[in-house]
Amino acid sequence: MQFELINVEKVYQASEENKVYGARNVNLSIPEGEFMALVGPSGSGKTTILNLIAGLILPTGGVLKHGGNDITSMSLEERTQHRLDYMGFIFQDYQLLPILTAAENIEFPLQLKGFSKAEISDRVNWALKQVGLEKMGNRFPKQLSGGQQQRVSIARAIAGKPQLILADEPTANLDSKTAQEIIDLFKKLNQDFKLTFVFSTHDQRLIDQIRTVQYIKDGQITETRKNNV
Ligand SMILES: Nc1ncnc2c1ncn2[C@@H]1O[C@H](COP(=O)(O)OP(=O)(O)OP(=O)(O)O)[C@@H](O)[C@H]1O
Repeated sequence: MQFELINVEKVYQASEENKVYGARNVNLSIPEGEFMALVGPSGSGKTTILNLIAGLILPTGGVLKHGGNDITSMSLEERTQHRLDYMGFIFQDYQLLPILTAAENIEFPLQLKGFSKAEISDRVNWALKQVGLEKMGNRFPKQLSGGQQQRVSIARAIAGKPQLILADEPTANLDSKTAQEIIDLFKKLNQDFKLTFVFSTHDQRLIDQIRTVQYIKDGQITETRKNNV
C-alpha cells in the first residue's frame, strides 16, 4: 500500500499574525519499496513532512492517505495504532533507553504491540542479526559506539516488521565512514525486505546513492531527482 500526501499544508500559528508554513502544497507518493530522501536546509520543513507522514501531526490542509485509508480522518487512537502497525522510527540521537540493554531496547516496542514472549525473543534475535549485532544484545548503549547504537535503533525499528521506516537525520551524528555503513544497511533492508525508507539528510555525499531525492525549501518540494540505483 502506498503512502500519499495530496496538497498537504501545515501552518504553525506562532501567534495571531505570525504564521509559519512548515509544509505547503506538498504532493508526495511513496510506493512500497521506495528509497527516498528529503534534502534541504535547516528549517526547510523536513521534520514537518516526516511527522505528517507518521500522523504525529495533522495537516492544516490537504489529505494524507495510506492505501485507501485517509489518515487525517482517523481518531488519535486509530492513528497511534496505525503507526504501531505500519511504521518504524530512527532518530539522529538514537533515543535508546540507557538503563536497558540493546536487546531490551528492541523488546520494548514489541511488548507494546502485545507479542508473546517467544515471538519477542525470535524477533529480537532476527533484528540483531539483520544489523550485525547478534553478539551484542547484552550490552548497554554506553558500551556501544555511535554507529552500533544507531544499529540497535534500526533493529528496534525493524523488529515490528513495519512497512515504512521514517528517519530524521539518521547519520548526522556519525563520521562519514559510519554514515556510509548505515546507508548501506538501509539499502540492504530495502532490497531484502522491500522495506520502504523515507529519511531526511543534510549529507551531500549520500545523495547520489538514493533512488528518489526530494529537495525541500520553505516547506515546498522544489525539485525531485531520480537516481538509477
Ligand atoms: N511547533 C512549531 N511551532 C511553530 N513553528 C514551527 C514548529 N515546528 C516547526 N516550525 C517551523 O516550521 C519550519 C520547518 O521546520 P522543520 O523542523 O520541519 O524543518 P527542518 O527542515 O526539519 O529543520 P532542521 O534541519 O533544522 O531539523 C521552520 O520555520 C520552523 O521554525
